[in-house]
Amino acid sequence: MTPIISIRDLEKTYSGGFQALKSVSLDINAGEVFALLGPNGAGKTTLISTICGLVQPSSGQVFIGGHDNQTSYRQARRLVGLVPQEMPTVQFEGVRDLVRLSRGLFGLAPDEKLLEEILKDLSLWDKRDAAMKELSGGMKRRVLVAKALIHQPKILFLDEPTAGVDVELRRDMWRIVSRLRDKGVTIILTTHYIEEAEEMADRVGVINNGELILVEEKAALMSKLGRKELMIELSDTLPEIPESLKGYGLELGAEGRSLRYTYDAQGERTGITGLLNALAEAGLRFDDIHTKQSSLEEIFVDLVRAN
Ligand SMILES: Nc1ncnc2c1ncn2[C@@H]1O[C@H](COP(=O)(O)OP(=O)(O)OP(=O)(O)O)[C@@H](O)[C@H]1O
Repeated sequence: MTPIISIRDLEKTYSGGFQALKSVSLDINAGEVFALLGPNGAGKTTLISTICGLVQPSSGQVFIGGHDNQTSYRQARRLVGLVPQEMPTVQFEGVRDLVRLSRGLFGLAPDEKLLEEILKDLSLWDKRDAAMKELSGGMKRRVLVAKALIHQPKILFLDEPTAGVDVELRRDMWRIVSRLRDKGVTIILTTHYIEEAEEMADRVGVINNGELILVEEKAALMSKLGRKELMIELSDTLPEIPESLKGYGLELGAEGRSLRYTYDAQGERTGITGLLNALAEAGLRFDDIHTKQSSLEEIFVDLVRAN
């Protein structure tokens, strides 16, 4: 399948000399939901702003639907809707007028039926004549989504769509994204929230210090998430792992007082029963056992720390 977005060796050094993107290459497939995860300042906004053509790269290329976003900016931009992080600063304009205007910016004829459909879809219809200053933060965010969708883009970028919103709006946003995905819109979102990536994404990319350090199917990440640890606190010091237990991949803890067994929590067999029998046969006694699940959060933190 030809990717709908193709990013090649993208680099960005800001005028002050700070390098915010380091040789980022990535393909996005049509119809997928791609979540870009990364800590503050990792380069998420820079990356999506560069893809959308709002920030000029220092080097590298971006193709959107086959159009180079620098040499064929208008054709490339036409395919893209962007929901920015910042809230709109306009105060007095009405919701419907603002959204209508966004379509006009692409040189497209007004489409009142579509406008109504989008406002209804986003639960903004009742507020269609309200001025922006009358809206709650959550409602303003919906207006941003409406503005990004009114020229019927094939690709939607959402920059931190749920930062600072309440749980209810977060769930609503997730529903909105899922409906758009059903309509075949490709979605790229940036987020701090691992939970959000878990909920929505088909694939996850992790960016840190301007480098894309991992791109993986969510399912594969989830199976990593499924790794669990069983900690066995031994009653007596164990100088080394006995021969009969070598097949279990155990790690001996500090001072030989604990054993760590890692297993796949989503696998059919955990091997725990066999291990406990083998421990008994080897004459090992233990004071306590407990399990610990490595979360995607931990995987993410480890990844970021290691890079
Ligand atoms: N216009 C600019 N001039 C100079 N440096 C910039 C500019 N914009 C961003 N940066 C720097 O580039 C780095 C990446 O910023 P960016 O906004 O892309 O990160 P982010 O991952 O989106 O972070 P956040 O989650 O906090 O929004 C940061 O260190 C930031 O200070």
